[in-house]
Amino acid sequence: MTDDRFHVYDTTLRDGAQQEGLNLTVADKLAIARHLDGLGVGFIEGGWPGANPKDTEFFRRARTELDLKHAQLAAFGATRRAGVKAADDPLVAALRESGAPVVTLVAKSHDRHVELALRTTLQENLAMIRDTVSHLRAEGQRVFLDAEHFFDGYKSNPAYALEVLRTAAEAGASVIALCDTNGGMLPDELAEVVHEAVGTGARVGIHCHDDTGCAVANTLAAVKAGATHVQGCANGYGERSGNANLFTVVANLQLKRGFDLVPREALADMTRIAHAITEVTNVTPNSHAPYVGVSAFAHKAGLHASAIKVDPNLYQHIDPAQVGNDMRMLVSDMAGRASVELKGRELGYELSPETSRDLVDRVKDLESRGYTFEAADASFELLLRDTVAGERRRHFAVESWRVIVERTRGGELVSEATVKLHAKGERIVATGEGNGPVNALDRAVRAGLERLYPELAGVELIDFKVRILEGTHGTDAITRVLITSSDATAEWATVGVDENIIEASWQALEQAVTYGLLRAGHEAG
Ligand SMILES: CC(=O)SCCNC(=O)CCNC(=O)[C@H](O)C(C)(C)COP(=O)(O)OP(=O)(O)OC[C@H]1O[C@@H](n2cnc3c(N)ncnc32)[C@H](O)[C@@H]1OP(=O)(O)O
Ligand SMILES: CC(=O)C(=O)O
Repeated sequence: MTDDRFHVYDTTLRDGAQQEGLNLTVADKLAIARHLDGLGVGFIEGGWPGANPKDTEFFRRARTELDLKHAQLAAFGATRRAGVKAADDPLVAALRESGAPVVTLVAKSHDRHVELALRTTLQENLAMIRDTVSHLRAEGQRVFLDAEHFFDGYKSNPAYALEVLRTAAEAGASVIALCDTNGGMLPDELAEVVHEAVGTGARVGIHCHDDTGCAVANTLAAVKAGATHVQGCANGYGERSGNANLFTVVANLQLKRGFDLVPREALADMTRIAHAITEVTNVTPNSHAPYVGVSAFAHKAGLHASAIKVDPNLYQHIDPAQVGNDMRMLVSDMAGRASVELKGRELGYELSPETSRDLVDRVKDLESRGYTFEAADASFELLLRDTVAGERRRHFAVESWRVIVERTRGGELVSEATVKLHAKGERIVATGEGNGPVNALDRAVRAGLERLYPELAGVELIDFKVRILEGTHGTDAITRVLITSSDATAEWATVGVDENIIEASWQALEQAVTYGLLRAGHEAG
């Protein structure tokens, strides 16, 4: 159990699930809850039982299927409807019956919302809060209150917004989370309001949306102003522009402000957890996410690399290992000698200054012709090996290749490729059929080489990207092809560039196979 003096409260399964395009099954929710518990958050808001069958089911299954080590489950729901008793409101009953030790009630704190959206009086809204909190407290549940639109409400009628807060606290709510529901606040003005709220003596929490791009900054400002409960979502999921990214909030508070929120080993697993959650949500991870993005510690500029060579801290705000991430060097036309030296070291090669200079020149020349090495790690490694060896080394030589694309009478498009290769002293002629020219070429190469290199059976082409690049100096447009391949344990990317899309694809394919053979332990001749 985490320290009750400061709460890390996750709302991915409720507010995060309000993100456009996110649709979680009960099994997904259970899986995400386990990941969040692994991170060591204090509370996991599981959804709104009674509002939809899935959320009700989540709480039912959680009782037997979740064995949470750190977190407590919170059930989210609204205060009773106007004019009914809390005990008689079916949605309040669902909260009671959820079995969750904590209930988080959303309540109106903006006078206009009470009058226009709830269509009731300010006094009745206070009664709805008082009754629902005290009813659930009497039933043995701990109650937090999400004061919806608190900041906008405070601007409209500060006395009423603060009255909501006091009413909830007096009725037994142990935390009043001030919500920037429309996400329009900026840190300085938000901090002033939080300060006023803290002055009432109630325990204050913060719940921010990212509509101004300030959700994390606002959360930190609120903590500085006295909030002791932070809400947010994994990977910043949430309605519209999302909620405060809980991973960023936790890392900032723990690593920059000295809070002891989650176990150090769990923080060092945060990058993995963030990505594991994207696997469940099926949302492409944001590679530029602070702390946990794949690019969060990736360095492209040559000048950065030259300083990093002396001391990585010169261009990094923390050691990436603290959040389970890694430093990476990107090699591109912005690289200098230090970039390729460090990249070489990352790949297991110690490069001499001359080789580094030579490699930088080759990279810059090739990138000026449309190649991109930061997106094609395997092509860079092959280039590096060739530069070190002083010659182009491959496992097979290409005599020729040919592809025919045929539209059959039935309207089906079939591609057929023939490759003529030389490998291990043999001349090989092989054919392959596929649903497209690259697929056919891939099959033909494998058909030709698999007898000599059986490991190729385990190499797969998993992604193929084409980009047409503008021609320069009056030349025609050129095509860049990026191929991603994989074997049982890794993925790698290769690049080809030519005016002809099939030639560009062939270059990327040939390198993909070569790299796969190197990974399988075959040295190139
Ligand atoms: C800021 C936030 O993100 S809060 C979380 C919002 N999340 C959701 O809305 C997702 C889940 N919601 C739902 O499934 C549905 O909206 C339900 C089940 C809660 C309610 O559905 P319905 O009964 O069909 O009502 P509907 O959604 O049209 O309107 C909401 C009702 O709740 C009332 N209401 C809104 N906020 C509150 C509140 N804090 N306390 C009490 N009642 C409230 C509204 O006045 C409205 O009442 P009405 O039926 O008398 O008009
Ligand atoms: C409660 C909530 O999610 C909000 O006010 O944003």
